[in-house]
Amino acid sequence: MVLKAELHCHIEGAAAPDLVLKQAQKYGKDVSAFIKDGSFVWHDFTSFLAAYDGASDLFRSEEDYARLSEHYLTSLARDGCIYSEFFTSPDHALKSGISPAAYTNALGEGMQRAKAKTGIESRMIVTGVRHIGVESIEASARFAARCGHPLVTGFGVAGDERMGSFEDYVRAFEIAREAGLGITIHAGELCGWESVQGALDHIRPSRIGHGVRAIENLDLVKRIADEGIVLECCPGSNVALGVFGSFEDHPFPKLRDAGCKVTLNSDDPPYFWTSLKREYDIGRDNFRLDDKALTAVTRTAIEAAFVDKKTRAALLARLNGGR
Ligand SMILES: Nc1ncnc2[nH]cnc12
Ligand SMILES: [Zn+2]
Repeated sequence: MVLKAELHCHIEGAAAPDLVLKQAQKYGKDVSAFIKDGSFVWHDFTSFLAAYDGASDLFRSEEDYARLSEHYLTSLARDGCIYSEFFTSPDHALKSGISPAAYTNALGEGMQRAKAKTGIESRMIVTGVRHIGVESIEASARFAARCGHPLVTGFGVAGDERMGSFEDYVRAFEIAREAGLGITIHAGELCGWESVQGALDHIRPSRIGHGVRAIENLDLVKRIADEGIVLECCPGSNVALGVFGSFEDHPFPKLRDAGCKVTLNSDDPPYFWTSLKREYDIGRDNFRLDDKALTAVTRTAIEAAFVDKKTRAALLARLNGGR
């Protein structure tokens, strides 16, 4: 089995419908607006976010969150994943009535349980959410910078890219950078190549969440390759959301051929009827990557991971040893 690593998954978006249904029963809530016949239902990015927020509201206690990260990471490990970074959201925690610190500690507890069972290594990237606003993004950055949790190693911004502008987020990212956190930001998913350029110019991340619409400007593609920016590509998400009409239209192979550092990720797996395993299958079946090329994708992810030197060396040794 090809060993895998993931850099881009939103932990609330990793909750499978059957787990969300159990949570709904636990809290006596009706989820028929966004789960039908055991599957999430939505029809565009806005309704996807509404379903995502509705499901997120059903994770309320520390044990709910510990179970969520434990389940997700255990399922990843079963599919040959040795490293996972997932996005956390203090705003979603607050909305569910739990403090960001208790939420982060609980997710960390689930990460430790999963590691004890399977050996999977993992880290958290705290995110702010664009459609909630710049103040909350700065509050998330301040939380990330001072929380002191050893498994929080990055900061990012997600949410509706059509709202807000990169200039507004500079201060939040400076807070995170000064605290020594890795930096990634969503861009070039719903919005075009200009958004990727704006992210690079204003935020100076080492990685871009998605970034795939950079393909609309070949000078920008060259810049991404020259500067070694890593793209957290999520083809299943992009095709489900209609960013590209089909995998044949997806720019992953072109970006890779142009020398960009590309990785494969699941984003919000059950919402897009995907998994990290399926993303690697798409790599094999649609992008014609053989085992060696898929292993190189994993190596790119580990090289770009927000981990200390020792952990990176151990992960690379594991990858090179094929175990
Ligand atoms: N695909 C996505 N894009 C932006 N923000 C998100 N939050 C959860 N999933 C997201
Ligand atoms: Zn995302």
